[in-house]
Amino acid sequence: MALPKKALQIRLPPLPSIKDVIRLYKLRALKELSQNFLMEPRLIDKIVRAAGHIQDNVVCEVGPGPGGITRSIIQQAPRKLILVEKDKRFIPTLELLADACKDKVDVDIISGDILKTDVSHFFPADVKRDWTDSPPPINLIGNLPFSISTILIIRWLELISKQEGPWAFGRTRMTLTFQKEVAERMAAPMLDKQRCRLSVMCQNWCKVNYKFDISGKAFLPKPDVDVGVVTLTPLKEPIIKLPFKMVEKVLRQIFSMRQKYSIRGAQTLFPKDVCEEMALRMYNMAEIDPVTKSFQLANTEFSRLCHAYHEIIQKYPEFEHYDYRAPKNKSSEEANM
Ligand SMILES: C[S@@+](CC[C@H](N)C(=O)[O-])C[C@H]1O[C@@H](n2cnc3c(N)ncnc32)[C@H](O)[C@@H]1O
Repeated sequence: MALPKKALQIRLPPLPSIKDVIRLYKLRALKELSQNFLMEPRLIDKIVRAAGHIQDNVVCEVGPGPGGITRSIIQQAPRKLILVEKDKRFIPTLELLADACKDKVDVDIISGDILKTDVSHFFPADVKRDWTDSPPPINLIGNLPFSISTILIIRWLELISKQEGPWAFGRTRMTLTFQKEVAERMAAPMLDKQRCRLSVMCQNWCKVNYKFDISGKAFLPKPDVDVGVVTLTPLKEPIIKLPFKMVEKVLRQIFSMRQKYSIRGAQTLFPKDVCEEMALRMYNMAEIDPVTKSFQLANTEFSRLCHAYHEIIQKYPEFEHYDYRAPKNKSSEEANM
């Protein structure tokens, strides 16, 4: 029987503390880049531990900033570390770190925006796995800037749905921080008061694990809210096996009237003069009680509703691009014109 691999720890040479790095390099936190630095090594290590075994893996860290999490990742001896940081002021400190471990870890520093960077260009070809295999030895880790965290996860879910970017290499896992409320929404099960479109979207393509909270007090400067640490592992098969954009649209509309019955939201998928009839048809086809609120629906019930919508637009393709917010889209006749 193979013995479990002994955890290798890389010992970094003595380095100034993160507090001193911030002071020495005069790295005043910028609000526009949602810079809240995590100062406590114990919590930093806890985030990295939440990613599981990362020794010999390819790790990509989003927004390393002054490098607190980066140091903890390096100590776990990854094979390769890719750092994506938008704020150029941090690059010299990250270069110092890369230099301190250059014989042991291959570090790539990308001075750029994670929303515009395909980090998979930096992955070695041999870490690729089939989608149905265990996840590849790749981890995406980040104490994400609040300003982009929801946009980023939605964008990544779309890439997961298409098995593109980091997910062209298999079911790449993520360990990420979000505002506590956003993290709670991502993991919220049916009937939870936080249940929303983001919950169903995340759970449709990933297994979402809410790991733990971090008090806002642990950050410098202190944000107004606490933080939740979440891990996401792409599912072998999504629950709703339909294109991302269609699922996103149906869920957005169904959740658009939270206080009312969900069918009222579904009505906005169709032109005004047929909306009641079409939404009822959709609910009947899906065998869902129209007197149900959106947070009361299970992921499998959303799947049936999305498939019913898909079937309806196969029959009435003119409804596919209907957008109830567009002033011209008032009736099916206009939609037909
Ligand atoms: C919440 S701070 C975390 C800093 C550090 N990792 C820590 O935990 O102390 C977010 C970091 O993301 C960076 N950042 C903000 N927007 C970014 C973007 N679009 N792409 C890459 N990095 C970004 C910020 O400059 C900052 O360093």
